[in-house]
Amino acid sequence: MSASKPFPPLKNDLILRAARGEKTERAPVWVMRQAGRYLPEFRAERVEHDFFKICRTPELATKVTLQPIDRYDGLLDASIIFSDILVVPQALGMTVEMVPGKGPHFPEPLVLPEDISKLNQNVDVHKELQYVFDAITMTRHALDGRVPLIGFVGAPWTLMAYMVEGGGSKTLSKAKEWIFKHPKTSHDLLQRITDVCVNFLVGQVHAGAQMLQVFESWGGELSPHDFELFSLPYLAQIAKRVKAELGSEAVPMTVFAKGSWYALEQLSEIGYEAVSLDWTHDPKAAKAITKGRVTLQGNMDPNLLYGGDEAIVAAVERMVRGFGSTGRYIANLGHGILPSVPVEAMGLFLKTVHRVGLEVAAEEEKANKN
Ligand SMILES: Cc1c2[nH]c(c1CCC(=O)O)Cc1[nH]c(c(CCC(=O)O)c1C)Cc1[nH]c(c(CCC(=O)O)c1C)Cc1[nH]c(c(CCC(=O)O)c1C)C2
Repeated sequence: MSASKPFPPLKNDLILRAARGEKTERAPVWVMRQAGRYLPEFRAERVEHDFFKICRTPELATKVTLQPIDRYDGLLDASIIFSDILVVPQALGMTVEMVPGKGPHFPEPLVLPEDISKLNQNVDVHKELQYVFDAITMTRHALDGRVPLIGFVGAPWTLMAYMVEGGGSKTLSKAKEWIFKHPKTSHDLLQRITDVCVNFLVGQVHAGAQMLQVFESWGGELSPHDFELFSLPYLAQIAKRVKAELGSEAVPMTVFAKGSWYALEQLSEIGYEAVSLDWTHDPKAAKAITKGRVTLQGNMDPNLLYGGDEAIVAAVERMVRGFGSTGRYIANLGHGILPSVPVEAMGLFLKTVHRVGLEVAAEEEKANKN
């Protein structure tokens, strides 16, 4: 697979325009984890294939990435490549298994500071992660320009947390012991992860990704002080270096630091075009803090998709009216869609974003004329 064959022309660039701060006819919408376990067609693939086999087989990753685009035909304004944030620890030499019903498991997590010497040095992303690049190139062709394709990475602190905890954790006590007891080694580790993330993101754009998102899913576990030390500098470095390396090929970048509401102003000043918000933010307050510097993305509580039709419609109304529909806004959930959400609830969410988005756009245009 090569990226040299020209990609089909893009028919819907709403999300790219929203991210660049251009006016849009309505707010674009996509959903974090839109390909995945809530879709019966995804569960059918998982009966046949191991999770990382899907990630590593471009044909399967392409098929699964397209599942929500086909099911919700015309309702999604972006696709996100099917992969996982934990492919970066794998590239660093760690074994990661996906245990059905439990989530990721590292049989040999980093325990002692000296364990970081076991990690691969100078990771060649084209050797370790070429399968992601191939999946991106294949998916971009298969999308046939219907919507842009988003590439992503996990942020360094979140990846470090998994590598030290050995999987998900309620307290992150092991990862926190590292940053508090071994700050220097922790910074060394965060820097090594950052270097891989930068090369990986640049490679994803060369392979065909049209937008990038950095997931700091465990950001909110850190105090504002520790976020400033152990997360923010690496998030800033990623944006700066990826843009510098891509030059004129640079694409819009989004940062999502879940739970780090206290850092919103800082997150809007470190070089990302968009900041993704969880549901603990009030839309108007978030707009006031960021003053139009960035595009805001989000932020309905994913659990509202269990709340029934009326609750979903009311929440979308509040969200889109709060953020506005035609400038610097991308509709999404405040975190990934949950595995047991009914497919109809997702459909209603998307349709309602479109309907309310168009209504609000018409109202905004009328108000601007007056
Ligand atoms: C962007 C993405 C991710 N995972 C997957 C995707 C691609 C699919 C898509 O979004 O459409 C597939 C993706 N990744 C996974 C699944 C389910 C695996 C299965 O089928 O068994 C899917 C569809 C597995 C996975 N992978 C991970 C978890 C969470 C475990 C925990 O709570 O600690 C889990 C359960 C780690 C992970 N993975 C990801 C994050 C960041 C986003 C977030 O905060 O939700 C994180 C933290 C990112």
